[in-house]
Amino acid sequence: MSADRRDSKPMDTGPLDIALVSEHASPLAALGGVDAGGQNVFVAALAAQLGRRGHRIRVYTRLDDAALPEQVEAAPGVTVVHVPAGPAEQLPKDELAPYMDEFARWMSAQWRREGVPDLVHAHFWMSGMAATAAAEAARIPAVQTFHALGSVKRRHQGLADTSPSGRLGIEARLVEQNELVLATCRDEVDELMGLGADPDRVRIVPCGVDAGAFAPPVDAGPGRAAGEPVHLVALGRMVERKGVDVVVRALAQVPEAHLTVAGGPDRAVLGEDPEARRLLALAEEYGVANRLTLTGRVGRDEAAGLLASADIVTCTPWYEPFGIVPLEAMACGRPVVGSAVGGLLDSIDDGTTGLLVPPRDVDATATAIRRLTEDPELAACMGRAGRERVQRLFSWERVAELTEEAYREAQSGYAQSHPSRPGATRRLLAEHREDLDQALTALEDDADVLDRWGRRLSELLGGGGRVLAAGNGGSAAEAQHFTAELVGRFQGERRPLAAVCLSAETSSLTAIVNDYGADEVFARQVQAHGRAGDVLVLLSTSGTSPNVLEAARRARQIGMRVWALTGPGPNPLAELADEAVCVPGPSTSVVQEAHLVLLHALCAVMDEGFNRCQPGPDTVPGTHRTNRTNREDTP
Ligand SMILES: O=C(CO)[C@@H](O)[C@H](O)[C@H](O)[C@H](O)COP(=O)(O)O
Ligand SMILES: [Zn+2]
Repeated sequence: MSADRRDSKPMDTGPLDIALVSEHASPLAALGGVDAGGQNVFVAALAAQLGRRGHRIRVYTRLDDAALPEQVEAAPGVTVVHVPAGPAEQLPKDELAPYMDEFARWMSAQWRREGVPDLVHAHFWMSGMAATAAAEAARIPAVQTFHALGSVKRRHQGLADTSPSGRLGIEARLVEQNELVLATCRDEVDELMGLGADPDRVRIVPCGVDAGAFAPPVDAGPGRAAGEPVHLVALGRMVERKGVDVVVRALAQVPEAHLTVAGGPDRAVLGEDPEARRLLALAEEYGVANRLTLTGRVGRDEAAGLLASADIVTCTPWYEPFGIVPLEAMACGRPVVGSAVGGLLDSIDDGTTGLLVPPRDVDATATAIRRLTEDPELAACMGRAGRERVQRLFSWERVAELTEEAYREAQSGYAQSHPSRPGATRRLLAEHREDLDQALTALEDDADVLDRWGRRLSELLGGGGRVLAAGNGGSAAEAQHFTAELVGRFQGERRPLAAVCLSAETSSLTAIVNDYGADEVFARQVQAHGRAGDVLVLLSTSGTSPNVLEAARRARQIGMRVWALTGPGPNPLAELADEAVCVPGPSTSVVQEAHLVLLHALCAVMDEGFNRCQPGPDTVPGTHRTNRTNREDTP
């Protein structure tokens, strides 16, 4: 969306153009049902809901497979954009931070081509690095959801934390740079305060759950028969911090309970998993091994079925940024015994939808489980209250609604704190500097080609040969600029050289267009002026203009050498030419400007070679005026 449209649009109504950035977690993984983490699911569900609300959503995620198309329509109003930043292969997310500058640059260029969004919303700290950089250049507000904070991870995992060392500092900076930070729960708000967040710029938007996929069993039956074991279910990744060992130990105090632990590696390799082995050994030690089942990885449907079949769902992590399992359990109408940490403090209504216990407290956990097993009525009542709570507070519809409110607030907050938006020129200059810099940097590999061209030109022109140049529009002007440097002079004094710009020959051009057609304008002149061994320099940003292509063919027929300067390759002109330099610029103007830089470089190399071969003052009589004075140079 253009800056002008943004200015004229009321802040509080109308569809928004939103960029969601999720560098490692593609929503396509969640939609495709492939094994996906919480962030994939969150971004997919949020994008889909925002799209349904009429907004235009582009989700930017790293290209981690070269076979993926640049853009995929993922849902109505939702496009997933694959950003080439770093190798096009799956990498551990702890290795992605160095590619975030590249990510930001690519995204900025894409915005310029396809519309600058109204706002960018980053998910996870590394996405925030790219989003804030691109937002600053585009002068749009940025919003951040961390999903997990490095400070919390460091506190609980200590040396086992593999996050890059700069993470904590970057998160603190993001807290300051973003217009709003969206925390998923109150506990995260406290944590953000510790990072220096301004409470006025933090909003709570929780995670959601699909209460259609996670639902109570249709045939709930009469309930547990007397003497039947109480079925406890724990679901989650197989890591120590999930605290499943607490429930295993508690089993010893609840003899009628059986615990099923789902999640972790595939069942076939579960026996090699250190955490699985630890839990089994512990169960032996506590004499509860016959009441413990580990299933290994389960799909989403299987997980939903398992939760729905539980009498009680336990979720007892040491810490948990948000925790989706309690929501899924409540959606299935199950009471939850959970640790009083992180997001569980918000999702579980203690005493109403489940029971909160201190983390890593075996006795308290056993007592809570027993309270529910001994009072099935209470457990059922909590299950019903849990489903009602989830539908009221944690649906994806509500998450999208809260997010949209936050976007509107971020927009007006940003407008207030940036009252005097600098004019379009300043923004364009900043963007342009980046684009041109990138295009020229990419051309470093072509430096040898230019050197070779320069040396050949000095030989050719020194030996009485001739250069012809042509192009259309802006490229015509550059061709003319180039021949002027040769016929006149570039930097130092030397004799005039034979160079003709075919696009500057007005009478010939008009006559040829009139009599032979547009495609002939350069070709016929090539035939007239070109000799075998001469050079034809053709400029075209698209590399497809028919008159330029025809000139290249004609020149080759008469034994001329054809050099092309084009925009991004491959293109037909680059194919036809003897040699070509293709500028990978994002726009015509950047390509044209880079061409001029290249032509000046060519003149510089040419002059250098020319002066070496033909030292001393020129023998052709003539005078020239310096730029500043009328002093006459004697030849
Ligand atoms: O300068 C510009 C745009 O920046 C235009 O005049 C542009 O050169 C014209 O559209 C040309 O006709 C484009 O032709 P080409 O570069 O694709 O061969
Ligand atoms: Zn131009």
